[in-house]
Amino acid sequence: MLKAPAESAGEAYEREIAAERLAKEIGRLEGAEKGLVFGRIDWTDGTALRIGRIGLHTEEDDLPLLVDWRANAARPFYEATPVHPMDLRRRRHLRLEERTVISVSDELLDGTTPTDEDVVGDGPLTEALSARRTGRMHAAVATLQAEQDEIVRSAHRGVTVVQGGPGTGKTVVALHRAAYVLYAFPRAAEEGVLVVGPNARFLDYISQVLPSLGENDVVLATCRELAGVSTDTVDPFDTARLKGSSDLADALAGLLRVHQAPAGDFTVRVGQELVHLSGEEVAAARDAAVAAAPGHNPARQVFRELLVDAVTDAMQRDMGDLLEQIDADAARMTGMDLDRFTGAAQRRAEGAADSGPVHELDLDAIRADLLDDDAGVDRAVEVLWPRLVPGDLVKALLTNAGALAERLPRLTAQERSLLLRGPDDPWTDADVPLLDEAASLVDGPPERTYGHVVVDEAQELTAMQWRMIVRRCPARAMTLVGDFAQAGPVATARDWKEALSPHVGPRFKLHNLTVSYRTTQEILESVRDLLTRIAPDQKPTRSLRSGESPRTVTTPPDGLVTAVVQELRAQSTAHPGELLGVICADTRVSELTAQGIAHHARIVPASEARGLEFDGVVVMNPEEISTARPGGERDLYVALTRATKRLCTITVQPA
Ligand SMILES: Nc1ncnc2c1ncn2[C@@H]1O[C@H](COP(=O)(O)OP(=O)(O)OP(=O)(O)O)[C@@H](O)[C@H]1O
Repeated sequence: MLKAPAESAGEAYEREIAAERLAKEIGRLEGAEKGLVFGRIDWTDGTALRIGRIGLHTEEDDLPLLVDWRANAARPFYEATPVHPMDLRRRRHLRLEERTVISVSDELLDGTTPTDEDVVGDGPLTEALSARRTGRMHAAVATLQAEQDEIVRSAHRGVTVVQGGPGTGKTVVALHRAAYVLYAFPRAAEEGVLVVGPNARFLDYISQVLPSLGENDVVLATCRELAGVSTDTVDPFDTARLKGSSDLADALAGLLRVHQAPAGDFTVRVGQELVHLSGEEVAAARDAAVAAAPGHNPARQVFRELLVDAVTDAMQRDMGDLLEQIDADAARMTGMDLDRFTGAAQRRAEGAADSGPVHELDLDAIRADLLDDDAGVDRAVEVLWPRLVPGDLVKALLTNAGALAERLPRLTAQERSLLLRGPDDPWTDADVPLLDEAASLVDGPPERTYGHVVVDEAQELTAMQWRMIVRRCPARAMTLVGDFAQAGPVATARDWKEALSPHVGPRFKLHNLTVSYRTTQEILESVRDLLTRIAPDQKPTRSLRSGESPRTVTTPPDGLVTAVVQELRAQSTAHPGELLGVICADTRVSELTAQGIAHHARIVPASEARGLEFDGVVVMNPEEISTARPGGERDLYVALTRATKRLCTITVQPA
């Protein structure tokens, strides 16, 4: 297409657009090729439908060859049960490698006995769950379970919240929901779908799921990436938590108002004249400018115009006063009422070059001049409404003990001292939402917004991070998944209500997932006491799988690293090809890396283990993980629930 000659610039442009569209379509088809057809449903009347990652039609007569899993026609594949067969006789799962069918498994739903054509065997879910982990999440589109499918396909367009214990498929639901939104809600699809995750490691883990569902246009980002701020520095937890509070948003907004014509009267020099504006006049201009344009800098021009209006009004008023004064003085000196002799119209004509009323006409010209370019007005705007830089606003708050005390009166002096930073200190992770907040105050709402936003591990977000995410979703159409029992030390909310009520009040739909598809029953039982301690109200999850009991190895303190290395070696020999992870306190990462075990196992700091999974997991020194940072028991809970098959904990013998 690009080789074809273009007659004109317009034609060349159209050609580019068409080529881009085709390239996108190729990408979609290639992405969906893996496991293209995974299901088939046969109705009792003998007709059948094939279900795949995308829909395909015959070229000539546009007959459906393959139905997109998100289409309404595909619903029975996910919803039919032997109790409610929805007129289906059979549900078939197919597994493909490239274009070769490697396994077929049927479920008969209408109670008939299998024929030679039916292949009734191990369930495809069991097969999917016992497959080896690869370090990347796969789509679960072929085996989406009814409780998951109901959320994925929900017609609800507002805020959908999904909670559930570890491994209940929250991430699966979130990503398939993103794909469903793109398919079923064209408006949201047009405005774009954003998936927010806690860190780069997690985004990498889930990065293949949507492309494999034929969706390449979803934006995956961390908060840091959304704000476009790069930083490697993190604050201590106490500081980060404080910076996560929405009080900081109020503080920044309060600080901004100092730069927006703060209360009081003001004198503007116009040429040789001093024009005095009252406090009310300045405030009226300020309020109107704030209302007219979101963002301090965009409102600056509006304020300038309103200020010029106020100045010309004041000049008119002053001139009127002056003329009256002259009349009064003249009357006093001559003992005559001048108005009676000359009339107002005549008096105006005396001072005017044109025939119009003198002060009004001149004032129009003056107004135009002032608006155009005037040093006095410029100076006034510079004082009353200076142009700002978002980072400077944050610095003005955090580098100034006085500003902190004034703007954050609810904090203790000690808390405020945790927030205080030097002017040249690098920005930290917890500063990112503050910078984003400041950017929205100073420059207005973000340019890039989305029609639907999906947030995974949403329990991790601070109030300030919620603000930056909600800001990017004007329609408030969101899918939020998380588990507060897994919340890290910086998270500021304890439940969904607390997290969401500032943004949507009570208007969110809460769903619970109850079945764990990752963690075995044995592992879940081993963490039950821990769960009761960290989240007493949470109902325990039920698991579909059972397996080996978790093991504990105890070592003397100086044998810890050796024990970890030995365990990893033993596991990788006993279970070649399985994905192993070792989860340790963050401070242990470099020590473990130095052991050269990276080819046996992925080394994961406990703070970054959320959402990940492995076939086998070795948890190094649980006591250390649970005391490394505040809420460390929740980190430990996360670490202990990452394995699909086996879990070994290496603990240190008490002295
Ligand atoms: N319907 C399903 N079919 C096949 N596999 C599934 C299904 N649902 C979940 N899984 C698998 O179970 C594992 C856990 O799912 P997922 O990561 O979505 O759980 P989660 O609730 O997000 O867990 P966590 O709270 O630990 O982040 C994954 O390997 C996922 O592929």
